[in-house]
Amino acid sequence: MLALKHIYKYYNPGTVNEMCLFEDFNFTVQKGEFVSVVGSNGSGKTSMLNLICGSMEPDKGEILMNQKPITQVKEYQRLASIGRVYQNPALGTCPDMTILENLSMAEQKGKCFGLQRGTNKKRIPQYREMLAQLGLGLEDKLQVKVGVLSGGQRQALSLLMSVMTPVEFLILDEHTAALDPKTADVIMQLTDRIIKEKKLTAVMVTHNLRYAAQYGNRLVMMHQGKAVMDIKGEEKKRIKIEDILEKFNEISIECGN
Ligand SMILES: Nc1ncnc2c1ncn2[C@@H]1O[C@H](COP(=O)(O)OP(=O)(O)OP(=O)(O)O)[C@@H](O)[C@H]1O
Repeated sequence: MLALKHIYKYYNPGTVNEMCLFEDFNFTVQKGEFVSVVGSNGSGKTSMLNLICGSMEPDKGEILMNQKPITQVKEYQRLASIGRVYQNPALGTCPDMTILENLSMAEQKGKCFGLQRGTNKKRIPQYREMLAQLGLGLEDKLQVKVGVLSGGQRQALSLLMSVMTPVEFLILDEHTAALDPKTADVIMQLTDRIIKEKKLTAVMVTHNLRYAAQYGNRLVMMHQGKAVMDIKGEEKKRIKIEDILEKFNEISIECGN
């Protein structure tokens, strides 16, 4: 379970650009939920993910993980339980290192690095097997530098790396946005498979309404730092792209766009 309780967040406080994004914002994700988050530009989706992961502190309020307060827990400590994949396939992997080195590094997340060898050759057969499951031919490219991979290959690798350690939560920040439609579909199917197989609790920010309708068991729409729509269960199963669009239009009319 992840919870943001009575969150207040101001950007540029005390300046002419001061902006209150969250004012008494509450958001709880129950264990096993796969929440798709949609919303207008600047509605606070990424900021919400940053608060969960600890990349940003709230001005007021509390963040809980499995009922325990983590507001003061540093990002690197929280990431022991959280895997995160970003929009930019270049983030989340190291371009100058090979696939093998990247996988070895991901497996060491949260552990102390010493002067031991960077890669464990004994793990190569398992790495090959994991990569083969992606169906992108990466199992034969273990010695290839990640920087030369395509965006889709790199995003698939990022996804795999984000769940190599036993994480409980997966945070996806528009992770298919930079990919062509076919590759995005492949990554989305892979994401869904990983979430189900590993029984992860997931929050996925997306601008793709088809993915928001098709995947996950809960759908949240954000607008101006608030959740203006929150559906789950049977209602979520029945939701269509047109219904989400209709709500978007309602919001746009309300704020005069
Ligand atoms: N570091 C920052 N400093 C100042 N303002 C910020 C900062 N980060 C975000 N904001 C502002 O907060 C608001 C919410 O931004 P955020 O990136 O969370 O929105 P978003 O819903 O993810 O948007 P998008 O869909 O465009 O990615 C925006 O108005 C943005 O300009």
